[in-house]
Amino acid sequence: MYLSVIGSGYVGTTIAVCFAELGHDVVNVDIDQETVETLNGGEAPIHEDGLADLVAEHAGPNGTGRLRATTDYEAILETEATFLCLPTPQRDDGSIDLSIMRAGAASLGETLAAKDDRHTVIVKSTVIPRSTTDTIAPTVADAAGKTIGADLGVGMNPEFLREGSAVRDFLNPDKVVLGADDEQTRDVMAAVFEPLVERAGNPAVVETDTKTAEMIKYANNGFLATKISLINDIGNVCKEFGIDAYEVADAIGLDDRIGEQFLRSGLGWGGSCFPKDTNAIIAAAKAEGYDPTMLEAAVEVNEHQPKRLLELLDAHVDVAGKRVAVLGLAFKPGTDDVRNSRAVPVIERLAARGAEIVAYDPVAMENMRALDPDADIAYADSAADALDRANACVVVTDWDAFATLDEEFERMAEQVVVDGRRVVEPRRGMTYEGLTW
Ligand SMILES: NC(=O)c1ccc[n+]([C@@H]2O[C@H](COP(=O)([O-])OP(=O)(O)OC[C@H]3O[C@@H](n4cnc5c(N)ncnc54)[C@H](O)[C@@H]3O)[C@@H](O)[C@H]2O)c1
Ligand SMILES: O=c1ccn([C@@H]2O[C@H](COP(=O)(O)OP(=O)(O)O[C@H]3O[C@H](CO)[C@@H](O)[C@H](O)[C@H]3O)[C@@H](O)[C@H]2O)c(=O)[nH]1
Repeated sequence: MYLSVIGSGYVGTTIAVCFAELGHDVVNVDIDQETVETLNGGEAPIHEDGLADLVAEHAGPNGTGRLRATTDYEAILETEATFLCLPTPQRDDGSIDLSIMRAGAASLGETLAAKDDRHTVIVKSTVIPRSTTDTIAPTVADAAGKTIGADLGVGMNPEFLREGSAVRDFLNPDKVVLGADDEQTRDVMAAVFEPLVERAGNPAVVETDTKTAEMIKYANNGFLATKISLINDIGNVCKEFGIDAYEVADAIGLDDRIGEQFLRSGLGWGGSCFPKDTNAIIAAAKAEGYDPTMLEAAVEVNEHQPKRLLELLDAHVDVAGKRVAVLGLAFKPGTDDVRNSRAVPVIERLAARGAEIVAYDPVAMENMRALDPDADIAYADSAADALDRANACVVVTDWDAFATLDEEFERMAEQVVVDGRRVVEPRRGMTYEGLTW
């Protein structure tokens, strides 16, 4: 099939190149000229394991030609179906901001006005229930002068990939959710995903309506975020009793009903999804008149964890005027994404205490500098350089490289380490505090 993907960020780029890998022809449309040029040069615009190789294979001068990028929406006219992979950020009150989706949907509709054949639009972005039927579909249809159902199909297909393992996750899904409110749209969506389902060994395909598909995404993220907050709550209790929360988590994870994944307690969840999606579904539920107590508690516990980390640090060092090494800036290992990273509240709290902050991350320093160019952070060339002469170290991201640090700690003025991710190996001469162990 010939597909178009609007938005070439973490999701759009990943799905576009993976669809090319699965044999579809794909055109990626993005308003960012630099992103488009990077892709057409055969390079990945973001850091994601395995992505660069796939982009080089399918885009650029030496690629198969199955993937190209453009800033021109007209390219959509030749395609059968379009995925909308645009950001759905949160407003100040936590609710979803659909303005970028509306803008993209309007541009798509204006373009589709010139198309005679039926076109299928698939919402990939995470959107609050009823956004597809009440906002996105009518925006496309009005701009195109078309009728939904007859000459325009609009479906919803939530994405469950994780950053850091995006390509692997997309190509090996636990489930594929196809949300559509008419059979023709569902058939097109099924045809798009047929090669993926076949290659991935027939994962469950959940066929449902668009608003249920939208809710499945929030339920999935809300459940996982709450699971982490629950193990953090339990972990904080463990710490009070001098019990290792990881030993407890390993044991309870053996119960199939609990499961071993997402039981790593520590600094909590960050990233571009859990915080905004949890806030968005809470705001939407409240707007409908329901207070989602568990989800609100999950957010509260999550906000508390950086505070606890600093309290543990305070017990060992008064950091005012002292050099503090921050190891890790990315919201999780394997990505250069710093959106809503737990590094942000940790650094804010260190700065409020008057600490001299020296940070190191293997890939995310440039993004952190761009996120807050005025922040008083010195960036080190290596973890060892960050530790050099430091009076304390806080560990924010569980990069594997931090697990092998050893003699590097001897360069510290005082070997005080507060580990938010259980990654550092404690050594003789080190004062080591784990957040929940
Ligand atoms: N990042 C993830 O891991 C992940 C996983 C699942 C779902 N999601 C959801 O997917 C959606 C996209 O997230 P993302 O992380 O890929 O976003 P992103 O910010 O990485 O990428 C968005 C892209 O859209 C482009 N863009 C903005 N306006 C445009 C327009 N009018 N026309 C064309 N392009 C435009 C931007 O230039 C950017 O390249 C969000 O709803 C998010 O919640 C994200
Ligand atoms: O046991 C754990 C697992 C994760 N985290 C933290 O949780 C956050 C999110 O991690 P992860 O879920 O691995 O990455 P994301 O890329 O944010 O992926 C989540 O958000 C995506 C966007 O919606 C979804 O598609 C994915 O299914 C969902 O896992 C990170 O800060 C992790 O450090 C923990 O603290 N403990």
